[in-house]
Amino acid sequence: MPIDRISIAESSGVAGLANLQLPPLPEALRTRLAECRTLPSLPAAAARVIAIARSSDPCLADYARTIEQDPALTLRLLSMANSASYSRGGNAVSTCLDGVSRIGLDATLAIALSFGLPRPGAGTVLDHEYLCQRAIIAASATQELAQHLCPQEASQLFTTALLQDIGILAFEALDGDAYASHIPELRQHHRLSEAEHERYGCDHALVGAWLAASWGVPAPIALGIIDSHGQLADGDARKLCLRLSCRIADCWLAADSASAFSALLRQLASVASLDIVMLMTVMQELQHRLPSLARLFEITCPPAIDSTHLLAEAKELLFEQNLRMTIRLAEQQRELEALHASHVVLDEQHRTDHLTQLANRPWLEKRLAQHFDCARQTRQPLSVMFIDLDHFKRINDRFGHRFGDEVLIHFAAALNNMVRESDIAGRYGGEEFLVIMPNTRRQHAGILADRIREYLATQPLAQADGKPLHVTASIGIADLEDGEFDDAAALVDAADHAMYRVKHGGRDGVGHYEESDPSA
Ligand SMILES: Nc1nc2c(ncn2[C@@H]2O[C@H](COP(=O)(O)OP(=O)(O)OP(=O)(O)O)[C@@H](O)[C@H]2O)c(=O)[nH]1
Repeated sequence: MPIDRISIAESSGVAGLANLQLPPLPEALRTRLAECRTLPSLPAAAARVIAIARSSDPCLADYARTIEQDPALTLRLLSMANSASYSRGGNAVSTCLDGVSRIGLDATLAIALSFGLPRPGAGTVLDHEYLCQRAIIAASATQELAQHLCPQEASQLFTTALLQDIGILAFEALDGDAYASHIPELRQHHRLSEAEHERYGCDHALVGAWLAASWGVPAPIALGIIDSHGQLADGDARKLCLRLSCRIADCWLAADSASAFSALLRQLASVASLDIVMLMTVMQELQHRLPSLARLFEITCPPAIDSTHLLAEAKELLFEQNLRMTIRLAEQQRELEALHASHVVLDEQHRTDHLTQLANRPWLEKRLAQHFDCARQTRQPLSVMFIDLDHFKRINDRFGHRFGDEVLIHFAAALNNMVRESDIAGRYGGEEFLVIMPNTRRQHAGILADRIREYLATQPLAQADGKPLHVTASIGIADLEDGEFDDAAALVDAADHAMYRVKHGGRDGVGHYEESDPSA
């Protein structure tokens, strides 16, 4: 809806008020409301209290002096200050100044504005007692809810909820019987807006905001009145408190309040920021406060609700909620485990050579870098072994690439069986393998190299043309103590270099890196 600027000062005659942004009223309705002489109004003292509230530096004494001039306002202020909610067992107050300082500025403003509430009496078309009860229940409910969800807003929300239906009084003043006969029964509040929109082009929430603005109420209160209708949803705690408080009031005053509350509780199960225990606390507090509020506003106290029924319903809902939560938790746990399992598989694939299932080159390099740094820092030994199968090209050429693959797979499995648990054997590339041997000096690395050669000499890696196929290997070893190695790659280069010396020396042997080697 587009936002229009309504000059409150202009419509209310209260000087010095800032412009307030409200959605526009339909033109025809606006003209009629401006001309209506019977709209709800406030006593002069109440209007002055609002003016003080809007001043830049309101003080308690100003409030007290203004209220003192109006006996009805004074009486209501002192009753509120001496009510159980505010006195908390303290002495009774008897002056306006003490009353204002006890209940605070927000509650004093609420008292002043309460004079604009519907008053039961002759000549009214609508059930004002019902409207007033609804306003008081909603105001207390929103204040209690706010104590849990947005405590700093509690007082202002009380006033907002108190005034949320003054638009209905404006429509009544404007159209009397015609309004009453057009709208559904007042107790079906959720259907009122629709009927009002149909007849006037807007509902009582907007008209109420307009009227409150014309009294000069602070902007958040006027804007809050517009918010009072709408969906219950998480997010804006202010709106949630206001909207829920109207529904609580409707349930409270319903013919079968227990069933109405049960339906509301079920509806609320999907609003995450409300838990049922908190709601039950709010309801209990409300039950406790309503009699004194009814006395204060001089209306018949709303009936007490059937809390036994409500508690039973709440317990059942709690049980259902817990059950749903347990099921959801179990589902999430399963999803997490599946995710973990697929992560493990991916991780495994990420580090494994797909042909031989040994560590692949990137993983070998990563682990060697870690071992290299660690060995340097802790001054522990570290050796690497470079293994290159001899004349592998001949095997491929003679028996085919797939046969060559089988040979590589066989050798990899054998190598993996021969290394220690703490060693890492991997495929460096093609027919080249690397073994990282933490905590191992060159002599012990040499023992493994001899074992590998012995295995290759005695165990054929395949059967070719019905005959065992033996393969030999050239092996180079480098020990961290063999030289000044800048990094892990330099250590691998050294082992590679030692291996090449074996190749050049006729293959099928083991060589150790020598820093003094002129070809190094
Ligand atoms: N079957 C198979 N062969 C591979 C694989 N990777 C590399 N090779 C082969 O390994 C052979 C390596 O050949 P060369 O680098 O000439 O070495 P070589 O024949 O082993 O000779 P020397 O190393 O000098 O003893 C090539 O024929 C490559 O095709 C593989 O994954 N599977």
